Amino acid sequence: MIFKETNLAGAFIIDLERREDERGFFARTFCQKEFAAHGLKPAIAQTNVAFNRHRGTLRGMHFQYPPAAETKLVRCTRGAILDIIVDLRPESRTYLQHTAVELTADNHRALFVPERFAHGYQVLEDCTETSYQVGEFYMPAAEGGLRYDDPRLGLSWPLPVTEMSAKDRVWPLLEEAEREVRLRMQFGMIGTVQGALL
Ligand SMILES: Cc1cn([C@H]2C[C@H](O)[C@@H](COP(=O)(O)OP(=O)(O)O[C@H]3O[C@@H](C)C(=O)[C@@H](O)[C@H]3O)O2)c(=O)[nH]c1=O
Repeated sequence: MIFKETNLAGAFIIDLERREDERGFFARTFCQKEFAAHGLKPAIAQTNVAFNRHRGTLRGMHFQYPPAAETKLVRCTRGAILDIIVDLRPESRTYLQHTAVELTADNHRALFVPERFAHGYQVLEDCTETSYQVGEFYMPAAEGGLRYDDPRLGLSWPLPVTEMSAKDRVWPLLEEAEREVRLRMQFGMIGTVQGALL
């Protein structure tokens, strides 16, 4: 795998190192040792798939608060998406900055999202499927979100939004939620342990 750190510390674009032959190619998509060597937490609690019927569909911006904060390793296995992540680590010098990466079935690119980031994506082609490994179990009580069109985040999406969940329409604006987000995203108070609320 080829690891390239983005402008946000700890967030990596991961490209395949293809071994080509007459049949096509072979490539590793995950390796505990390689991830750990790049300082990335290699835990996998769940692997999820999401299918999106329509171009323009938007999912996000989602996160789980510590101690259930998740890492995510996101890829697009059919079609194409624009994936955006926002740094919500209050101590980070890139707090509230974002990065956008196009993930497609053809480019086989993956994005590693560290804990305490908001994550979302817009679907660029009909019938697009995403697949992602998550480092922590799904805990609805720890779930949080921000609006995809929050002016403080300044995210640009390439297409008009066609479909979005009812939940995603009503996430608070950062203006209302920042105090809680900053407080609950603080580093070091409580560790993350898979499945256990400490
Ligand atoms: C995320 C998730 C959802 N669910 C359930 C809740 C609900 O009934 C249904 C659909 O959930 P959602 O509407 O939250 O699905 P979705 O909007 O696709 O949520 C996902 O969005 C992207 C952007 C992410 O970053 C993911 O971590 C996740 O939050 O599936 C689970 O059972 N396990 C899970 O891990």
